[in-house]
Amino acid sequence: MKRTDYINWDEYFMGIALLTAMRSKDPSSQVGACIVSPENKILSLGYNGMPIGCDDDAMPWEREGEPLNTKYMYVCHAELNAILNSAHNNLKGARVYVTLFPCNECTKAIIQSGIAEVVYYSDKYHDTDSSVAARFMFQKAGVRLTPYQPSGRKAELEL
Ligand SMILES: O=c1ccn([C@H]2C[C@H](O)[C@@H](COP(=O)(O)O)O2)c(=O)[nH]1
Ligand SMILES: [Zn+2]
Repeated sequence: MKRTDYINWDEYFMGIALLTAMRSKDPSSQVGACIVSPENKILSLGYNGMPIGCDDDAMPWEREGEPLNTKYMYVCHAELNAILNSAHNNLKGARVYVTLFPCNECTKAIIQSGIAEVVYYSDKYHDTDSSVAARFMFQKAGVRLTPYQPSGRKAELEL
């Protein structure tokens, strides 16, 4: 008889997004994104990091200070990286699993790429202007927003 306690698709793809986030060098928020086709095939992955060629050790990771000395000017967001990494895939009708609700800039890229659903984990910036604008755009564009329901199942990795 087959085993029945296997993880479902949402656990699987959010788990991969969480694992992908672990590649991030950002000291405060590590973000992962996993784009999946309607047939449940993984199309692309991304995490927040500095642009290619920009040495992580030479870039600022601060949140505060003179704007040019903060990470915000430079870091490429997880969702944008995932979309750019998927250059050869058609994202129309895809879902994106994100560990953090997308900012307004990633929202534009998600909408333009044809992604139809966002499954998100943390929504810690829910009340910021960026999140308000993001929800406004998603709603106008008809992109479905689905909060991830944690199953409570723990995954243990020995790496
Ligand atoms: O849509 C988003 C929003 C943010 N990120 C990244 C960008 C930064 O590296 C962190 C946020 O840092 P805080 O210190 O929490 O402000 O998250 C992203 O990848 N996607
Ligand atoms: Zn973003």
